[in-house]
Amino acid sequence: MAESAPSTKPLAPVLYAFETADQLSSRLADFIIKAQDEAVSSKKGVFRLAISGGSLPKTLNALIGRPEVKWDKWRVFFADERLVPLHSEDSNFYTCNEELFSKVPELKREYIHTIDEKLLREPEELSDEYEKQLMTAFAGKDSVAFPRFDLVLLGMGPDGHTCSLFPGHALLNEELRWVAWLDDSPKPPPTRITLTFPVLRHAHRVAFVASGAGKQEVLAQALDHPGELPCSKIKPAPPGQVFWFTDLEAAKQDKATTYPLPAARVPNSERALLLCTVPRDSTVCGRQARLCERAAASGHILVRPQTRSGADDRPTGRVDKRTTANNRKVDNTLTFSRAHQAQRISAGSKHSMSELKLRRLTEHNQRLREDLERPRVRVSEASASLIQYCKSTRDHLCPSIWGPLPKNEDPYAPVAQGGCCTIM
Ligand SMILES: O=C1O[C@H](COP(=O)(O)O)[C@@H](O)[C@H](O)[C@H]1O
Repeated sequence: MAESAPSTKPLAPVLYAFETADQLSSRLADFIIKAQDEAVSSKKGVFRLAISGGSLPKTLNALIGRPEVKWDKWRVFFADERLVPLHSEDSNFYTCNEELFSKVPELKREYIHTIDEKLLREPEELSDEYEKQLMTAFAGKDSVAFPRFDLVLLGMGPDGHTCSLFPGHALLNEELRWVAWLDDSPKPPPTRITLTFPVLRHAHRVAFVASGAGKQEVLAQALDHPGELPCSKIKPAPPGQVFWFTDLEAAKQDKATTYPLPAARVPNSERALLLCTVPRDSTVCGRQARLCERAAASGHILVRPQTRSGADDRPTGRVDKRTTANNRKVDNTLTFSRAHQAQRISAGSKHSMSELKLRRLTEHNQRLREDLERPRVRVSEASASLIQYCKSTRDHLCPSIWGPLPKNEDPYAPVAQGGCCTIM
């Protein structure tokens, strides 16, 4: 029987809820270290991650002093950044620096990819330049379409925004750019850049951190109605997966079905709740079941019914293929921004962004040409030729039509016994 193709259906998100901020932080550190080890031991040899601002950086403090962290292998990007000077308290770099980078001198500044402050007044150029930094870091055959981060660490705003992707914003439909910009962010400061959905969906792992009662309602909405809020639109293709690191306040679920386990079996260090979303009325099966078993072995488990199933996988919003959300034409010829043209003229970097973009388009173009050149026949001709083939080709598996098979042509005839060769 033919082997079935691996499923492309996104895996259900996994949610961990911890009793204390310290537990959350320390388990998150374990999770990051695991992602780091996997990435470093692969042939890339480095760990490429994207970090958010807001409340997230503080939760990374359990990494400080952990001997397993290979800081020299880290390549850090920002999932989003506000267009303010890097020393401004509003800058995501500033927050990450205060909470983490400045406390780990082993993480060299050159591996922390920040925005170009000289371009703060030119958001389009600045986002192009940041995209170029990504392209240089991810240059390689497997990332021509989109970069694949080993880990993306995200926060979730009370309105369900993540990165700088806000509910109802046109950037939610961006399907071509790696990095996009906006100057109408509902949350100040207004001008920002952000990774786009296709990049987030491409990641190996996406981990959200959301804590506090203020996130309770929005977290419930994100889990109950996947695809509605920007944060729950991120559904990486398998084996990529979304993980939620929360505290009990945020994860408190009134409607959740709880399967209590004997409290005695729950070691204090393991007081995590694993909450899986499963379609209402369905039984937990397959991978989810294994996850549940594992969770059950170490603590409590909550299985939370999903109120709507299926509908959330449909794409939301249409994308005009010829225009990006930042309104740049991309129909086969690229309109290079001024910064790009300058780069092309200086022709300094081998992987200049325009060259990489051109390479992406050329490869895509080539694939389209090959498709076009494939010989085509009308459906009616193809059907006639198929009928003719069936009429003229004996099918031994249909003896009622083609008669019995001569023994020597029967593939199912028993093999002659008595050795592997015939002595004549
Ligand atoms: O503006 C932003 O907000 C989100 C969420 O922040 P939080 O403080 O509610 O966790 C953050 O993830 C993003 O990086 C930031 O620019």
